[in-house]
Amino acid sequence: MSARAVHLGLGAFFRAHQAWYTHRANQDQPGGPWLITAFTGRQVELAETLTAQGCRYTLIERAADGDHGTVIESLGAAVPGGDHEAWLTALADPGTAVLTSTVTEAAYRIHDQDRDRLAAGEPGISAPARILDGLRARFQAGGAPLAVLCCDNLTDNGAMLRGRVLDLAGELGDDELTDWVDGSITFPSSMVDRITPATTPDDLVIAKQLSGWDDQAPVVTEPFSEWVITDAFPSGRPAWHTAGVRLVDDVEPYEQRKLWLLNGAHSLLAYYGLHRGLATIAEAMDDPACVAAMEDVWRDAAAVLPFPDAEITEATDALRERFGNPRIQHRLAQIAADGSQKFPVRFGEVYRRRRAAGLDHGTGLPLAVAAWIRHLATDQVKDAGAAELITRLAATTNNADRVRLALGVLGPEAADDNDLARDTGARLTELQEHKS
Ligand SMILES: NC(=O)c1ccc[n+]([C@@H]2O[C@H](COP(=O)([O-])OP(=O)(O)OC[C@H]3O[C@@H](n4cnc5c(N)ncnc54)[C@H](O)[C@@H]3O)[C@@H](O)[C@H]2O)c1
Ligand SMILES: O=P(O)(O)OC[C@@H](O)[C@@H](O)[C@H](O)[C@H](O)CO
Repeated sequence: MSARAVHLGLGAFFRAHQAWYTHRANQDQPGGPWLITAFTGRQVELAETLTAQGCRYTLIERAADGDHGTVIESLGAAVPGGDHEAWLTALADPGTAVLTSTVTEAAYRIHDQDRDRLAAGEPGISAPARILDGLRARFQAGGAPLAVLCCDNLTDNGAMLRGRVLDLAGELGDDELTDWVDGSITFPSSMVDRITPATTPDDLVIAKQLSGWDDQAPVVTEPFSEWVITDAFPSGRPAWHTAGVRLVDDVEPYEQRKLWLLNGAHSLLAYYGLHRGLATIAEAMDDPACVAAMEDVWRDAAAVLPFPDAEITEATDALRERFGNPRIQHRLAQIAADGSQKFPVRFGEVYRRRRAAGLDHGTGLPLAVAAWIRHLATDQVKDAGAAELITRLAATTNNADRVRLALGVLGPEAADDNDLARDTGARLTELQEHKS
C-alpha cells in the first residue's frame, strides 16, 4: 500500500471529513487504496495516540436518534507537526500527489518571523510558510507536480493559499522556485461542510461500545457531509467522486452558500448565545431570541446569494435541523475563537454585496458585531489576531468609537458606514444594559 496524500492539521475535522471520504473512496479505488500521512500543527499527543492504535479510529456519526460507528482506515501515519524532517520528506516524495490542510483560519496569516526563518532554512511558522518549505524540498527533489487543497472555512481558499505561498516564494528571491510553484502546483478551491465538535471523554466510552475496542482517539460528527472541489489534480487524486464528493468548475456559489448561511449563523449564535449564558449551538436553537437573530442573518445573506429562493429555503431548513440536533454538543466557545479571521469571511462579503446592490446593511449584522464586541471584552476570548483590537477597544471609553474599531475588521467601507455604526451602537447599548 502506498501513501499518496499528505495532510497538515491532524484534528477532529480532518478525521471526520477528508479521511472519511478517502476511506470510502478506498473501498473501490483503482490502483489500490490511498493512505494519508497526517501532521498535527505542533502537538505530539494525538499523533502518538493514533500511532499506538495503528492509525485507526472510530468515527461516530451522531444523529438525533442514535450513533453509528465506522472504523476509519485511510490514515497511513500520524506525525507530530514539529517533525520537520518528516514533513520535508513526505512532500519531497514524488509519490505524494495531494496535500490537504485544515489548520484553522488563523494559521494562514503570515507570521512576522516566516520570511527570516525561510531565508535561513528554518521551519516556517504559518501554514503557507510550512507549505512553501515542503514545496521547496519537493522542487529540490525533482519537482513533481502536486495539488495543494485548502479545506478551511475561507473565501476562495485555493486562490488565497496560492497567493500567500507565491508571495512568500517571491520574497525569498528564488525565481526558479517561484516559477515552479506557479506552473506545477495547483491550488484547487474547496467548500467543506460537516459539523464536527471537539471530542469529549464520554465519546471514548461510546466509541468502545460501538467498535468493541479501546479507541483513545474517536471523533464525533453529524451524519450530514458535503465536499465540493475544483478538479485540478496534476498527479491524480483519490476516487473521491465515488464517495459523494462533487467536482465542479466553480466552487464559489457553494462556498458562499455555506460560509454565509452556516458559518455566519454559527458566529452570530456563538457571540450572542454566549452573551445570553448559553453553551452550545443546540441550546441556542432552543432560545427564541437567538433563533430570531439567526433568521435575520439568513435573510440578509439570502438577498445576495446566487441561488433560487427554493434552494436557499432548502439549505436553511436543513440547517435548522442540523443545528437543532440535541445530541451534538458543539460548544459556542469553540466556534467563537478567532473571530477577527472569521468575521470578514462570514459577514464582510454579504455586507459589501448588499451595499453594491443598493440594499441596506442588513438586520442581522449590527447584532452580530455588537455581540462580538461584548465577547472581546471577556476573558473567554481566544483570538491572537485580535490582540491589538482588544487593547484599543479596552482603551476606548465610548461605544461609537468601539463600533467603528470593530467594523474596521469588515473593511473601510463598513467602518465609514454611518447607518451601520448607528444600528450597531444601539445593539451594543442594549446588550450592555441586558435588554436582550
Ligand atoms: N470542526 C468543524 O466543524 C469544521 C467544519 C468545516 C471546516 N472546518 C475547518 O477545519 C479547521 C479545523 O477544525 P478542527 O475541528 O479540526 O479543529 P482541531 O482543533 O481539532 O484541529 C485543528 C488542527 O490544526 C492544527 N493547527 C492549529 N493551528 C495551526 C497552525 N498555526 N499551523 C499548523 N497547524 C495548526 C492543530 O494542531 C490541529 O491539528 C477549522 O478551523 C475550519 O477551518 C472545521
Ligand atoms: O471550524 P471553524 O473554527 O472555522 O468554525 C466553527 C464552525 O462554524 C465550523 O466548524 C462549522 O461547524 C463547520 O464549518 C461546518 O461545516
